[in-house]
Amino acid sequence: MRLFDGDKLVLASHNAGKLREIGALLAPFGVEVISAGDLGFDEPEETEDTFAGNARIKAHYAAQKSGLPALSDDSGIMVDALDGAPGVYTADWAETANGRDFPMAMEKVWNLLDAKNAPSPRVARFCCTFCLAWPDGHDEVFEGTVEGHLEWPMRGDLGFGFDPIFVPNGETQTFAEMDPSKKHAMSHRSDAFSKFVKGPFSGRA
Ligand SMILES: O=c1nc[nH]c2c1ncn2[C@H]1C[C@H](O)[C@@H](COP(=O)(O)OP(=O)(O)OP(=O)(O)O)O1
Ligand SMILES: [Mg+2]
Repeated sequence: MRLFDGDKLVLASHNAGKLREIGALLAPFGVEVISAGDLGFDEPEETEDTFAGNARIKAHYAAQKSGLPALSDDSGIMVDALDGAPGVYTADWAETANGRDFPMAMEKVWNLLDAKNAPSPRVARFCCTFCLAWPDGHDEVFEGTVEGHLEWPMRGDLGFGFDPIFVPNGETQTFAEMDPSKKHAMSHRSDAFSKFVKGPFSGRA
């Protein structure tokens, strides 16, 4: 059974780090991948307050515009001592008048934890929700997480976003210090991807 007409999939993301990681996860499946940016699509507004809600907005927008199945990723970091913030608003916390500034956002998180005298380890998890939407309007959602804690100062220049302060359970390196293949073996994105593979891609590995 062919799951996708022409085996073409639109990646409904404008984040270069995500596109790199999802591209690597999809590489073994022989699917032709085109990004929403390559197709000249703008970014729909992410107006929902859940990862799944925003993932649906992004995937349906790209599926409708392209006439192809589209896969989106909505993700973020949830910090226990901040009641789950920044969570679905992780990218918003990095916005400035001159674009995104993640070092500033990480410092803001760390300063809030200090202000609360939050004990160590400062437990946090990355969450990732994929939505696969088809042009006929139906969709499937897959969720992944990785548990860990935050460390200061920032370490490493690989990865993207909040990677320089996140250390997954059982590891000593931050995600930004790890070889990308090591991050792929344990990340929230690979957790969501493994569920995605068991769904629409099952039998194709
Ligand atoms: O593996 C990760 N390592 C570090 N940081 C991460 C990761 N995964 C998500 N994050 C942070 C940064 C990202 O900017 C935000 C998600 O915001 P989110 O709206 O889902 O993505 P986005 O606006 O960057 O790209 P787009 O919406 O076009 O897919 O959470
Ligand atoms: Mg976004």
